[in-house]
Amino acid sequence: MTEAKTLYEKIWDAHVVDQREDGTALIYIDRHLVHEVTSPQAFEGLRKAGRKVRRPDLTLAVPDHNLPTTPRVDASGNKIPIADPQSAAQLEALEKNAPAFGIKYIGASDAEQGIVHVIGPEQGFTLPGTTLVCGDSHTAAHGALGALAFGIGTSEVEHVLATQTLQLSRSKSMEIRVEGSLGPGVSPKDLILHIIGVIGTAGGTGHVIEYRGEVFDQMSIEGRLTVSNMSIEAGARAGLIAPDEKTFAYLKGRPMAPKGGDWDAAVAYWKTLPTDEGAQFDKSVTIQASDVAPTVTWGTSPEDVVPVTGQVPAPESFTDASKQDAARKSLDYMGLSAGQAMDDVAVENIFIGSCTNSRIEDLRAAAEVLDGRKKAESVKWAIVVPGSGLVKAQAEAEGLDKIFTASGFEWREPGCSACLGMNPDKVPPGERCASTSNRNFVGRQGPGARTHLMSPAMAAAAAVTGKLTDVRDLMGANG
Ligand SMILES: CC(C)[C@H](C(=O)O)[C@@H](O)C(=O)O
Ligand code: SF4
Repeated sequence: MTEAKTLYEKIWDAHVVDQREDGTALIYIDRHLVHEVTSPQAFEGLRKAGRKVRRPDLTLAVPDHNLPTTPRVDASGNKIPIADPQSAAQLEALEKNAPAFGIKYIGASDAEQGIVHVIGPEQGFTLPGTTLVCGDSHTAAHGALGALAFGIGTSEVEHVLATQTLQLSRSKSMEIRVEGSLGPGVSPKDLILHIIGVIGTAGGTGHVIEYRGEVFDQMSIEGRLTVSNMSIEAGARAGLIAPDEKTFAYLKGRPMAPKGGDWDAAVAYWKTLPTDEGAQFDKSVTIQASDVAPTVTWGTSPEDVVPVTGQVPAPESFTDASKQDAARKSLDYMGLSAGQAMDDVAVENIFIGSCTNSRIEDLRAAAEVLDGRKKAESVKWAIVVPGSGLVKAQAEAEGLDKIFTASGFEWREPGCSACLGMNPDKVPPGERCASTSNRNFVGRQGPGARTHLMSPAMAAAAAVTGKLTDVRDLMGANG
């Protein structure tokens, strides 16, 4: 009898090139995604050492973080330069490095351009059972397809470019089992915010999380991507969801997915990956889906969550002193007071986008709420930023862009946008933003900006009323 293994153990074991005495292992990397922010020094390092990229065919580069989300070409088709010199330099470096090292490059104004974590799955570059890395913490997203995917630093980017391997220590495994089904108006984003609220931002430290249970079987691949994306916000090294028929159907026919006989062989292998019955996890947490409400953040850490029907917590309500102190600082930064009803909090900015929530289903969910409605007068800035050019085209084919613009939103070009203040899309100091992104850190959306994380439907509801709102109320009004 063979030993029962978890999905994580199966992928790990299949990629060990060399097991070292000190417990670390040299791991083969199947896929490497590259963006403009964390790659320039890595390519410089290769140049200085006179090295080539070991497997350019397993590497895919795309710019996303620094690009403005306003049009990138003028009426005559000429590229519009980026005003910020550092951003312009990083983009230029990637534009030069990709062809110089023979790497496939999706350019800033190409139809397929988008956020690196949106285009990986979309192109079929991300596959079950593979090891996938990127110089970016939200690489965890790709685990939704059953890939062991994690973020790496720039020196590791250089190492992978040069050798297609990484020296790693094995992580512990953690099971997050969700029982039951999510209620109406409760989305995968609410679920992951709730999970992080339960386990905390250190809950997954040192672990690879596998999300298990009926909720995930029922969940679309796009929903799974939202959940796995935020594994890093729970402190985990990576997130995983076992590949199933939905995964195969999602990947079939995608440009970089295997074809013909290779496809059949791949599916046969992918079917062997799910965690075996009896396999042991180092840690296990069970969550009841019926406990999950539409959820928002009140503070400056993704674990600072509360149902939208709830109140801003009192710092004294936390047992540990450091958490009490953090809560006081958060409330001060956020301009909130203990006991305030969350659905009384007014927002002036709405951001629908980021690698967490910018796929077609996210845009459909937001558009459903906005259809026939207008944003509140008090909402000054509302933008929708599709995760990729293909998502944008699909949304336009469905007429979603018209719904967004009719309700007072701006319809933008794909990129990271207001998820982080690295490009012109920023929330003004002291103002609030209902945001579908993944981090509510101090200054994340611009200096002094106050972020409330939530789902796309909830961000749309906030746009309509001008304050944090339980989307279920608007759904009820819809009949
Ligand atoms: C800029 C990049 C390195 C960073 C990350 O690693 O996550 C960014 O994507 C983020 O979300 O903060
Ligand atoms: S959308 Fe946000 S979280 Fe995702 S890669 Fe870009 S900056 Fe990072």
